[in-house]
Amino acid sequence: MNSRDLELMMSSLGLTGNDMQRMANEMFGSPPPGARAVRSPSSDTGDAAIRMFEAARRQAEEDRRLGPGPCPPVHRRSFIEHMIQSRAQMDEMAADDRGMMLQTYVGHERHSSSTPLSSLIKIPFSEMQARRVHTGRYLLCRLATLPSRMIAVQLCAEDPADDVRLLSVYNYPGTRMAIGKVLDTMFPMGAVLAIREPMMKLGANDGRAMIRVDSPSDIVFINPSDSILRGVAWKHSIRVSKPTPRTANEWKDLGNVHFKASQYLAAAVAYSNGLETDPNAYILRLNRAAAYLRLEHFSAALDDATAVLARTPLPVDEEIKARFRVAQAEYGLGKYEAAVTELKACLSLSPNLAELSAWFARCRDRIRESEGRYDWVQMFRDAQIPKRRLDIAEYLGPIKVQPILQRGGGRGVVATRAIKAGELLLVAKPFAASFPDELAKGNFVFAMNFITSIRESPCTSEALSQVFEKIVVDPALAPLIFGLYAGPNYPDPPSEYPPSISTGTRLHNPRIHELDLDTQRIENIYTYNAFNPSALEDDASMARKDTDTPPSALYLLPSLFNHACSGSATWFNFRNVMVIRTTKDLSEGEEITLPYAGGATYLDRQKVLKKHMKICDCWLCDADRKDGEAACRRRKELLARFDSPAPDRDMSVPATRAFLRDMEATYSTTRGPLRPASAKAHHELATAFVIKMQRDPSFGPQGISENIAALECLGVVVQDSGIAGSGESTKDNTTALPIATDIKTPILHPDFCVGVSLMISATFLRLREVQRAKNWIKASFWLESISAGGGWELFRLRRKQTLQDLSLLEFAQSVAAETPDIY
Ligand SMILES: C[S@@+](CC[C@H](N)C(=O)[O-])C[C@H]1O[C@@H](n2cnc3c(N)ncnc32)[C@H](O)[C@@H]1O
Repeated sequence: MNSRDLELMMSSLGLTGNDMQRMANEMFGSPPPGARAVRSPSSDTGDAAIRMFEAARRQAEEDRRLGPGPCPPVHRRSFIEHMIQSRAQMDEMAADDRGMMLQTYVGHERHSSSTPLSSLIKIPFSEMQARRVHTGRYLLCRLATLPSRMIAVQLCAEDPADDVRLLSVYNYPGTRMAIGKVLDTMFPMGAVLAIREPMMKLGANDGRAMIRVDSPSDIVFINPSDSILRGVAWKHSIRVSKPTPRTANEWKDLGNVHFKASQYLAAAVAYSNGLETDPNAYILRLNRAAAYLRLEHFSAALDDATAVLARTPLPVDEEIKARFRVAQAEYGLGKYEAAVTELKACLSLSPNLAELSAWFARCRDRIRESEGRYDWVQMFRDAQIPKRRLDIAEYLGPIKVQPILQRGGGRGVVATRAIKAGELLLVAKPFAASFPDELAKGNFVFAMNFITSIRESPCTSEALSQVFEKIVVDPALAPLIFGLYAGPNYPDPPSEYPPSISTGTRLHNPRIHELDLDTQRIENIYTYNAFNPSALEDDASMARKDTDTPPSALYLLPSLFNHACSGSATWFNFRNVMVIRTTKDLSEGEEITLPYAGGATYLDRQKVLKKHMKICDCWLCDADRKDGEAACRRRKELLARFDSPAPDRDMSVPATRAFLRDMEATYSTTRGPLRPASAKAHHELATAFVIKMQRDPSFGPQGISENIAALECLGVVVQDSGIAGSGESTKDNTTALPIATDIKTPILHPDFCVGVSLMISATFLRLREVQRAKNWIKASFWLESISAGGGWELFRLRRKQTLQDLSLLEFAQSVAAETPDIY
């Protein structure tokens, strides 16, 4: 049979070209949303990455073996010239809009100080040793040139004895990929800093001594009036090439320049500096609230706007601005009723304020959503728009966090009442997230993760830097992050989650660190909890998924779910928004699990899961292990057949029957009916029969039987496997579903089952068994409801291509109109 024949035959069911391939991938090959998206991206575990890990580990070993030692001297003038040149190069690259591919490390040994500056003793460069953390000491230094950066900010630090060294500052909020102007505000030339318990390293390539700062809270900016400077004299006077603002007004102007350029953190720093000059300059606080709103640091924005409102008298224009900012901050914090109250206050002050009605409407939508009522279709559409983050309210369903002792971190999520398969459990927004289309053009920072030995997606390091920024700006959020599991090298977090977080008005200056930031712990937390958001897709885009640069995000409550390969819940994303639904019926108190990894056998899944557990003890992995490693490898080889497009495969009945036989042979006789890979093989055979049906309709029933067998291999309980007759003889007469809807064990790959049901329906329709065709359409609706939810409109949007290919669109629409309660 040539491929043209094959295409002709497939058209008997309205299938074209590579539809079979796409449908097979959609329905059988690809794992469900939750499985396809793994908790931690595995962008590169290849040879090059492994060599880099080995080299870095060797270097660390060598440093440990050598121990502390003397530092080579630095020639002041040539070093300063070098730093000036670095900055010029950086500005040149920015002007040319040249991108950079950079590499950084995550999860290796980091140092951060937890000793207050007042308890530390000063140390000059001359006493510092290479490869050493100077515990109990602090370095007082002044910035002698303009800053530059690669990943870290590069500063030329001089101490009062006139010695200079490179200061390499990692993770400093607002500096990631920052332009020169921003760096100048964050680290102005001439600023005096104290570095708590500094670590001196030697550069791996040039052997140059440098102070490496990993934790932003190790840096303390020193005010000129600070007593720490008493008796300190600098040998050189610095000729500052860009004068620093002096008055609150000048700082405000600089802040406004950054604000207009969308450099909101630099703007907030400028306003903060101005407020230090004049704490009564409330306009700066009002402006800073606006900057924090843009950065989505809502409690900081709320504090600032509330503090402005507390001033009396306040000109009415400023009062409106402040109230509106309070309303927006309350909205951002999910306090929609409070936002409405503030909006009403704005309305009474300014009845004509145009923006207000849109904000009232937004609040109404969010209040509806927080009761679990979402416009899924709109969310699906919005999620297709590049760079669009969805603005929705979070929803907490019938779940709670509870101690689960056998799992790392000691907690898990359980049902607070009996729950039916498909019910909505949680809708969550990320604490931090990065998507490939949001990355600065041409700039990619890959993170080599020492915990997992994986080169992670650039989105990982981007989202991680957002976590640092958020905690620095609003330390009250820190317990939400430090309450997450940090891996086996850290003590278990408290059993309650979320912890209560303190509120209260604070002065949020992003350069004053109220909290000692344990960088290493945060990196561990990110590694053990982050997700790769996995978009709910339509059937056309499923086939052309780009997995090179997966997005990365940290969600809070979703991080509390433990893993099972066939989880009792599934998760997927509308871009930034994560939705979690059950895949089976749950009883009160039952633990709810999510799949952290997809893969055809335990061997594949284990690769992703190894950072989380030695072996996965779920029933699917247990069953795979009993089949044996050799059988699993063989299964994988057989599944690889689906990698070639359908017309290139032998789709004859004998060939697909042999394929099924071979696949079945990879399952031990004791395995039981759940055999996901056999589902694929049954479907291949079903497709072969459907192709033959073009010439001889008597092959149709065999196609249907094989597709039913495919569903059964995935845990669908088929109650009516009849091929002919009225199709009314199902147990459940109200919906006439041919499948059981009481689900004791999760259905594997429900997304895939939807497509199979549609194909069964199309085959029945071709056999003129209209009632049965209807019933199987309903089955596909129900299966979709436990996979994605969202009703007919979302079904139609997602499955449009398949429905068209199978000539089912109008038929399905009429069935949906008849049975609106199917979801
Ligand atoms: C994202 S956390 C899940 C919540 C965690 N149990 C807690 O208390 O915060 C992931 C960690 O939970 C543990 N875990 C989750 N599922 C597990 C499983 N099936 N078997 C063993 N450990 C599991 C592992 O230590 C894993 O790294």
